[in-house]
Amino acid sequence: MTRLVLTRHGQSIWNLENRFTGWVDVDLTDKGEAQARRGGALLREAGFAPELAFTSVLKRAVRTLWLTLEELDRVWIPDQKSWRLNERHYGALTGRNKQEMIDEHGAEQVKVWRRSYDTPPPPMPLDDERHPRFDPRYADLGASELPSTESLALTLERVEPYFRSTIAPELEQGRDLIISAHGNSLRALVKMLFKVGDEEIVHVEMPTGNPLMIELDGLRPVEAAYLDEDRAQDLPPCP
Ligand SMILES: O=C(O)[C@@H](CO)OP(=O)(O)O
Repeated sequence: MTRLVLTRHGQSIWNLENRFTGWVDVDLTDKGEAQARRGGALLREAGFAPELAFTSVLKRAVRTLWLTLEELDRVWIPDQKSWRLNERHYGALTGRNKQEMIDEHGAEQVKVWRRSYDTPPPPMPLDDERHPRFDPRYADLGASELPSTESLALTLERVEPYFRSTIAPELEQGRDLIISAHGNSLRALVKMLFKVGDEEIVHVEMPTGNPLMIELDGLRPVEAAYLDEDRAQDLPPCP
């Protein structure tokens, strides 16, 4: 049985401020760092010894990975960063306060933007200085790959090829590994691995800094649990 751990980054400054974050590179809060360390300690207690690690190019996920691996005394394992594991791009909602958006547009509309499978938020204008086309870390991406907004469906479209080409072959060879990423890039992976329907994925939430340990038979989940039981969320059934 191979073990795959999915960890959403610890609490970020904009999680605390209740702002849509997406591709903005905000850091962890002190609480977020503590959550990441605790996640690492729980993984150590569970005897988890990953051979490889994967993360996004956003510091809240990268630093969560570092803090986790420090607790595991495995900072030496190979790691790989990819923009394909980034949070979904939140378009024109980026930086806006979630409660203020509810007050302006209504709870139903905001829920559709946040959790519907295939309705993206309105796009970020191309001349917005926060647009990824101005960010050197995305300089190698083609114009068609640079998002101005993303639904969960579009997020899955760029997460899945990376998972299949780069991560899945390692799992299929029996290597335990950890992916430190984001609420919605991990929801996309959960949707794919657990074969969750487009309607059902609306109800899947990922808690910050709480490792989700998945036992795999090949690529099929046979058991899954959050290690911090007090902050666990409901999981879809194993397929
Ligand atoms: O703002 C974001 O980027 C994400 C994760 O914090 O928010 P949500 O949970 O609303 O999709």
